[in-house]
Amino acid sequence: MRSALVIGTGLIGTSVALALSARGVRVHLEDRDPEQVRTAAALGAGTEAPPDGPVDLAVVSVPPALTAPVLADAVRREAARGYLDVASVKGRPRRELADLGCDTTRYLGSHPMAGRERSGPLAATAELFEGRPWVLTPTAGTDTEVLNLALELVALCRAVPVVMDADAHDRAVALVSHTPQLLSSLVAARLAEAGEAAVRLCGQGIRDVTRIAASDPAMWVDILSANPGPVADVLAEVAADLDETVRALRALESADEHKRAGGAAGIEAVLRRGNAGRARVPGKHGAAPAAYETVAVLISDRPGELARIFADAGRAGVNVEDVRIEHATGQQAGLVQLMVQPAVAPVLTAALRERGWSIRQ
Ligand SMILES: NC(=O)c1ccc[n+]([C@@H]2O[C@H](COP(=O)([O-])OP(=O)(O)OC[C@H]3O[C@@H](n4cnc5c(N)ncnc54)[C@H](O)[C@@H]3O)[C@@H](O)[C@H]2O)c1
Ligand SMILES: O=C(O)C(=O)C[C@]1(C(=O)O)C=C[C@@H](O)C=C1
Repeated sequence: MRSALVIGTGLIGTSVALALSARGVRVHLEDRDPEQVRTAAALGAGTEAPPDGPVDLAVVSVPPALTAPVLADAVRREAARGYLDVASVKGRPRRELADLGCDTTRYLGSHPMAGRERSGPLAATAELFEGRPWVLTPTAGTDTEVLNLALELVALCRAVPVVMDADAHDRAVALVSHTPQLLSSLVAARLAEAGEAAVRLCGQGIRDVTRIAASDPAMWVDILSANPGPVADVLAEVAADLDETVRALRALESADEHKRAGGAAGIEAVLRRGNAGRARVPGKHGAAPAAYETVAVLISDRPGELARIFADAGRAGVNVEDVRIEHATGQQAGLVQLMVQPAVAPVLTAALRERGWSIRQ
């Protein structure tokens, strides 16, 4: 792929543009908001200049409800050899495109399973898609050249292609993305009116569960409006589990020992099913869940501390597979959890200790 046109230079569009530009593709940027294009261009995502003629691939990265009309417009003005969208739902945009009378042979619906709770080009990174699944939903009518261009795009973004039927995709993301978004919002909503005494105790658990509750409501109303049935089905099952959990907790309050034992068994069953579900969440690169060992290091809140710790890990020849940071409330310090292969954890611990780092067990 030599050239691309990214239409919609927000979080996802600019991240795609940054990844393509970094790998030598000439990227043209377009957005209905000129400020977004200017920002994306200033970040090095591509050029504000329109292309001279059709580019190889147009990537439409606008909110789901606008995806079909924006795609149809791009096809009408013959902006590219192939057209791809990245909307979080796949059934409705395809049907809307067909309703608009658009030739869908040169269109491929796609969805990178990577994102953030922040919108706009300033939240974008070239690495956003690395090792993440990127769903492609070709049909029997999809032009092979367009499928190949899409596979090349996924490879350039260093993501992992996953081919799926559009409606099967929408049922899957109802479970793994759309319901989690609502549940995160529901838990965070309990905090909106909570007393300060409780809120100040927020630790890592609630931070993990509520990160995506900071997402843009307008975008999510749009996503959920295009996938209401499958999400309602999953949420109804969660609601039944919640009812049972409340009953089990009430039983734990009972004076009757037998009822208390039943309540404890009910709660344990929920927690064990949670363990089993969590164990199925794939690790990096879509591979089987990785059992990393964590080396926890105390750092002070000073510029350059993280860079120094990564440099020391690199010097010890250790590959850091994943990283998490826990901030200590009211202190200028934090705990960095470096996830590494179990075999190298002792090597890293010894090397960091030698360089003066404080390791927490
Ligand atoms: N945010 C995520 O985590 C995530 C992950 C995967 C896929 N997606 C999908 O990616 C798409 C973009 O999401 P985002 O998070 O980048 O949103 P965003 O709000 O950061 O960016 C959307 C951009 O589209 C522009 N836009 C709106 N209407 C337009 C139009 N008619 N023509 C041209 N530009 C227009 C906006 O000005 C904005 O810059 C959505 O379809 C979303 O479902 C989002
Ligand atoms: O990690 C996040 O912040 C996301 O919201 C990413 C996430 C997801 O649910 O995994 C959200 C919606 C997108 O359609 C794809 C990815």
